[in-house]
Amino acid sequence: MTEITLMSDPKVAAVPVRDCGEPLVDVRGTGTLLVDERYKDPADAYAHLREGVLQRLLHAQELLPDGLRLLFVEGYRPLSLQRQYFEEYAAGLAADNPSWTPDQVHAAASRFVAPPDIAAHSAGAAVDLTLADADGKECDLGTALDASPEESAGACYTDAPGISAEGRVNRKILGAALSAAGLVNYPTEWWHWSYGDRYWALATGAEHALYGPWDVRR
Ligand SMILES: C[C@@H](N)C(=O)N[C@H](C)C(=O)O
Ligand SMILES: [Zn+2]
Repeated sequence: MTEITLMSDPKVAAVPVRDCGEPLVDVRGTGTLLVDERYKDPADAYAHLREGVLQRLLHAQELLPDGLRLLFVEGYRPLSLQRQYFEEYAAGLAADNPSWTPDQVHAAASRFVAPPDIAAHSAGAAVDLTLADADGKECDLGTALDASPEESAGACYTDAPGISAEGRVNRKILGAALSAAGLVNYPTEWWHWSYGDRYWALATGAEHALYGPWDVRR
């Protein structure tokens, strides 16, 4: 198994960002993506992505076998919410593991929530998504989307052993389409994919990220 680079790795934060200024767009405007409302917020921030990320998602959907569609769950996440998620999860880990140093807590937290300074969701560059069948029913991907490493006993890791055969096949199908469309997976979360952010740049060898933190009031 290849070693996983966590988002807390200083190599990620060291990637320069040259934001191309592309706007956030509402993914519901295309009419072709299934959009789940479990993370709906008053401003509908969750349904937004940078234009180039959305175009790649639509391309990935075309690459899926007949009868399968992407089920979009969460895109843009304001920085304040990212910070809240990170701090809450890190506080829980620290409480459950009193012998850990702050650095250990930070690294462990980054398996499941990105440190706010490098967060791809807050750049409109990341998407949490899964597969649905022709009736729009969510497919088995081996764990619930957003099951933490603790809740899933590690089965949320994309290459985790011991998940259902159907979940394994569906993870492969999802991964093949999204990778072919140019997105990169975070290997600790089968549902998290990004394009143009720092993690993507490090994984693909790009000289810089295309998208940095984005303020919706721009
Ligand atoms: C919290 C989870 N849904 C998620 O999005 N995790 C990634 C790593 C993130 O926060 O960017
Ligand atoms: Zn995500």
